[in-house]
Amino acid sequence: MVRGRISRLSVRDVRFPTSLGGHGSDAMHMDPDYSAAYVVIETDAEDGIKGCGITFTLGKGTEVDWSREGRGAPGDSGCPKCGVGLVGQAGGKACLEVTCGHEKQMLAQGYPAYTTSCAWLGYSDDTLKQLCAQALKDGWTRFKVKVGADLQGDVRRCQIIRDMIGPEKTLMMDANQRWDVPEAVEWMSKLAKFKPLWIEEPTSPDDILGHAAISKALVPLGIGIATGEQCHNRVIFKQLLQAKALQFLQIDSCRLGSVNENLSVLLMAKKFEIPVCPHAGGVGLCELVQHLIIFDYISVSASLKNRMCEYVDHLHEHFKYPVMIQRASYMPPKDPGYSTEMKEESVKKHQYPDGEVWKKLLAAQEN
Ligand SMILES: C[C@H](O)[C@@H](O)CC(=O)C(=O)O
Ligand SMILES: [Mg+2]
Repeated sequence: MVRGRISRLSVRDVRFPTSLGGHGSDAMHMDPDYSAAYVVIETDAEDGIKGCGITFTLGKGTEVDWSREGRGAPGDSGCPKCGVGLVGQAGGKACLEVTCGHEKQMLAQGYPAYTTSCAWLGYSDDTLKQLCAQALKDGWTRFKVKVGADLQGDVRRCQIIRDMIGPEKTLMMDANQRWDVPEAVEWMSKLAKFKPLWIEEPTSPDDILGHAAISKALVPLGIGIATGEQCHNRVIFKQLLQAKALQFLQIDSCRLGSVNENLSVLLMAKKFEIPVCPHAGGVGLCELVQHLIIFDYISVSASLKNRMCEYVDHLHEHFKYPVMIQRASYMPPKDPGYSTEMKEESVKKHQYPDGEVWKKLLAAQEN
């Protein structure tokens, strides 16, 4: 049934100066400006149906420095491996409508989340403490800390956070690909005393056998391997699963080629009985991935064991249908579509280089 034709397509380079506050910083990206190529496809259909797509990039906007392709150098916030996944948002039914037991449970309690927002690598110890205290007050029970740049610093920060959250709450660590295989094993053996549930991206995301070797060495220490935020297709995930290279699988809604590719990974994870704990944050990733993980629970895994979805407390105000977090859980979205649409005012302000925000920042840099 044809309802209309494509009448207009726009692609905009939208950037947020997150580097100014050290938000999003890790062992490989010291100063990321969270950014996105934002695409809107409009139609002439009577109901005004349109599609919105986001490609989140990790680094300085949509600039890709191909000369640093590969693992990139630490501190380089260019994005060597941007995911190019477009996701549409059109009118239609909200994700959850009919009611079954698991849906009722989601609607009442939401999907469990963990926070990465307290412990970006560029935060001072004081900021870490202050944000961690607030997160505990807000009811968070699962925390992720960035590691991998400097062992002494990691020990200090992990000690602070473990002391604050106590022995029972869950701690995860994320090295953002910083190490080679022996380094990952050695480094994590030193951090094992802080009882992390997982070490995320201990090495290059393409090194499947490397992940398997790290997993073999660390699982006996009680540390699982989590990876996937940089995996761009189901074949890589298939091999990671076959090689027993991960204990926690992290889909990324924009890295994989949209919904279908994500769904095939959810199904494989179910077959291999590996929990899916999605990567989120960035620009709109929480908004998108909540749909996938709630679907996973209701229709695929039917389990919450060892499962949780990442939450990062930034940039939601720029979305027309922002995520709703209650009691450290994602509450199911009730609006139609994939929650991709950004507020026009935000896009205008943050468009690079001529949006209001960037005009000011670039002028200040020149002076
Ligand atoms: C550069 C990004 O902020 C990265 O650190 C995010 C990430 O690895 C995560 O949230 O996990
Ligand atoms: Mg990560």
